[in-house]
Amino acid sequence: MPDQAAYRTRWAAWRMLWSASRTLSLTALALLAADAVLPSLTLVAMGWATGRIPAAVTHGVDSPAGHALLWSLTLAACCFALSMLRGPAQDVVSAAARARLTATLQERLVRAVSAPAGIAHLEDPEVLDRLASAQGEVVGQQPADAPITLLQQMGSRLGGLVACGVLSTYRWWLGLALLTAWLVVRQPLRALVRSRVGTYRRASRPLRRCWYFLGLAWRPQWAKEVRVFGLGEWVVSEASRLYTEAMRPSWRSVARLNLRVALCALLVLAAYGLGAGTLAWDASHHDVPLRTLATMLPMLLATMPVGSVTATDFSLEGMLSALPDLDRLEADLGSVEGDLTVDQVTGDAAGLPREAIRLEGLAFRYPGAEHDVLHDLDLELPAGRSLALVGVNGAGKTTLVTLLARLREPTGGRITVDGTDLAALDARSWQRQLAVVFQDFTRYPLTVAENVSLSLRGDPPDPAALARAADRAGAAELIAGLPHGWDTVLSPHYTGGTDLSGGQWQRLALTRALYAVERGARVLILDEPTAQLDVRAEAAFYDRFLAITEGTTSVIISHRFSTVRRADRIAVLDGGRITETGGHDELLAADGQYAELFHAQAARFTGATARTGGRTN
Ligand SMILES: Nc1ncnc2c1ncn2[C@@H]1O[C@H](COP(=O)(O)OP(=O)(O)OP(=O)(O)O)[C@@H](O)[C@H]1O
Repeated sequence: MPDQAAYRTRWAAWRMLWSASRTLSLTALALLAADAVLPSLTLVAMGWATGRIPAAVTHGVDSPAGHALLWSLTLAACCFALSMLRGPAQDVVSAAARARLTATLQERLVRAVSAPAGIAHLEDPEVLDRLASAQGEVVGQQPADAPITLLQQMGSRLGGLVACGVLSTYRWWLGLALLTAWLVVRQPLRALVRSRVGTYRRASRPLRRCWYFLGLAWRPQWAKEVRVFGLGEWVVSEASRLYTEAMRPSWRSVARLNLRVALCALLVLAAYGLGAGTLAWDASHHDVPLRTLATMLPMLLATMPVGSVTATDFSLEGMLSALPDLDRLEADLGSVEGDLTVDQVTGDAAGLPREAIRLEGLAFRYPGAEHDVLHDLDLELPAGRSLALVGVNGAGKTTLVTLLARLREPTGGRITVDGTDLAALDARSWQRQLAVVFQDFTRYPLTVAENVSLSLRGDPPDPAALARAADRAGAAELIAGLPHGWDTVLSPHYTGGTDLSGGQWQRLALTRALYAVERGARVLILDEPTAQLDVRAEAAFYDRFLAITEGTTSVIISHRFSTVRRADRIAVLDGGRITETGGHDELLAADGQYAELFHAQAARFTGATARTGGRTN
């Protein structure tokens, strides 16, 4: 069975190359044929040439013997030259195949992981293991190289087989004996190769953690703390501990297998001893032509690729091991057909909501968690109005955003949009109606204009809409002050690039969301939009709140009461459900949790003002 699976994977690798390029496939087959024939042909020509030397020396180069020697040498030289050319040709074919197949495989991978509209699968360790393997990270081999390496390996196996055939023209049983010896030891040798790759595959989780630890040392976002807290030694020892833990089973099984492989080596050695001994015996007891000796002796060595195991076998097995994982990802997750971007105006959620989004008895529990984060949660978000959501850390506010954005599915209750169950709408079409600033929004290493307009990739950026969005988000001045304005690259990792401060990035993330609103998004969700803003910028946000949320159904999450108090309605999330709703004054008058949190924050600022003698920044 494992062999059948292995053959299927090999066949799939070949089909992958064939569908990527017929020309490349045929060229690779021609190289395979050259690998199969050239080594033996070269040896035969060399043998002939060697055999003709004595006669040519005796009768001169102009004699028929001399001419025969020259012809043999010419043939040998041609074969040799072709063998020399084969290397560069192989390099060209390998590079071209790698370029094409890497693109194909990466696209398949992106289409598979993008198939679910949510993100839950990206937090599933099983999926992450497969993802690492499908990218070739687990064994450190590029799956895109699999087809060409496979053909190369087949070529060299065939070359060994042809050499066995040539040996059999001398003694019919000699080539057969060597081939049989290799067939006998094939099983344990293949087991050795598979065991090694299988161990890597099984160890993918500790290996992933090991790479994470190593990354701590050089990824800028983590390296800061590693240096400041002096974690270098700890990073190295954790990485090395995890690697040893991951690989120890492989070392044990390889040690066991090596014993069997050593026994196999004895059998192979005996077969080659028999071959060499036969030639030596014949040479000393019979009249064996020099030509035959000169051909058959090196031919013995040329038979070895028919069954020997080299580093290429380990590499190939590693490359091939990625392909079933990619197939499995596609089978489990699906694959996005056609354009990955859903049109904002043609999906079934286009233009929604017109009346209201309602959360009815909503519940959610993270996979493997013991308690619900949200349960029995009821809330109405009227279309075109703003709602602020407040609650202590861990209350479930961000989780609620992911449910609204269909990045996760509720485990109980439902969300309706204008009365339609959100689950019945096309998730991607719904997502295109949203403009979200996540707490951990993305900082793209692109220009300012691309950072803002990429939310609607595919459409050419609209300069007027960009300017309006920047204005509403309070980022116009910031952008104008950058070295190349909208064309400034926001990454110090690229020549001429620069970086922004946390608060400046936050204004840009808000501009991105407002640009999406300019281009038709109907729901604006801001998760902690002012967390990194200074007092003045936060006050400006407060002043612009109505302009920012105008005409959209908005949800604003914030711990800063100056940010939330302007919302049409405020909801308090506590213990997994909404416990209070109302306007700012109404909730203060109700003297519940909102009032308590508000007064606690106000007291802090009042105290600070008192301590600084009334000075404010
Ligand atoms: N991916 C996850 N897997 C498992 N549990 C999670 C995950 N994300 C969050 N949680 C848990 O869910 C709970 C709610 O988290 P959430 O981030 O929604 O809170 P929050 O109200 O947004 O908090 P904060 O104000 O600190 O941002 C927390 O107890 C957290 O530990």
